[in-house]
Amino acid sequence: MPEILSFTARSETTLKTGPSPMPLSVRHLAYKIGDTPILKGIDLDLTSNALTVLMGPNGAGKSVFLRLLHGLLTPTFGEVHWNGTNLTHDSRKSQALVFQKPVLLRRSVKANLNFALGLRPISNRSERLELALDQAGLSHLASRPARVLSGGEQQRLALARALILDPDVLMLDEPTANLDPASTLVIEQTIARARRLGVKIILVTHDPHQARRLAEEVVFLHEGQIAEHTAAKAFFDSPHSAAARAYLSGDILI
Ligand SMILES: Nc1ncnc2c1ncn2[C@@H]1O[C@H](COP(=O)(O)OP(=O)(O)OP(=O)(O)O)[C@@H](O)[C@H]1O
Repeated sequence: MPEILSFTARSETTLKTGPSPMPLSVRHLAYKIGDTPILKGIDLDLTSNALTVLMGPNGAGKSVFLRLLHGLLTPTFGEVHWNGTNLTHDSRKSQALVFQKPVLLRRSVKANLNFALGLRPISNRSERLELALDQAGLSHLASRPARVLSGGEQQRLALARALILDPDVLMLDEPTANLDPASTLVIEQTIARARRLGVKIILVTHDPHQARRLAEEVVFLHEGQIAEHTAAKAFFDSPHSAAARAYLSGDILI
């Protein structure tokens, strides 16, 4: 991490300053499954200093896109560059991806966090662990098996685990889709805190209220292509693409 040493050590006043680097550059990105084109030549530049919300109708290709950005899928064509270079094993370590359905180890809450901490040689493990439990509101459940947690608790754990190693980039795929308002609030507060501390966030959501609360810019994906990439306020006040207007007004797009 350049300016920010650790998530636990970060303070709310320790913000990234100075010029805004270009963390993500996507060129001509295409992805096919069999003969079916899913993504059809995407060009996109994202800077590090805005929380990006990725929206679009069901089947638009948002999840596939996130997986390509994180290197879980290999493009059929085109390139993904983070900070000017191809995604490598090392650069993936500075990213975290949180799924709609939390993927957790069949171990205790604490062990899930400890597992992540064990992936890197770091000194202040117990401090980080305690702070992560506290920030996720899970201290009282530290010894409980992760599999018996409620959906909201599981997602809070998944997010805490994603953040415990101070990623530069956090991508989230509909992280609050099945959560009640209280858990959604905790997740949103955690995302907003990470954003304030300088983590680049790319969030997929269908919830326009959530998008309005969190987004600084919106990328709107439609039929495997970017139909719009604009500041959040402009997107919600006056989307320029017919597809985004239809999506926001609740018309079904196929
Ligand atoms: N493994 C797969 N095999 C076949 N088709 C797939 C596979 N994964 C994704 N697809 C197809 O790719 C398209 C894009 O899927 P993706 O999950 O990225 O959409 P999405 O925009 O995230 O949708 P949603 O909002 O419903 O989550 C869909 O038509 C989906 O059926």
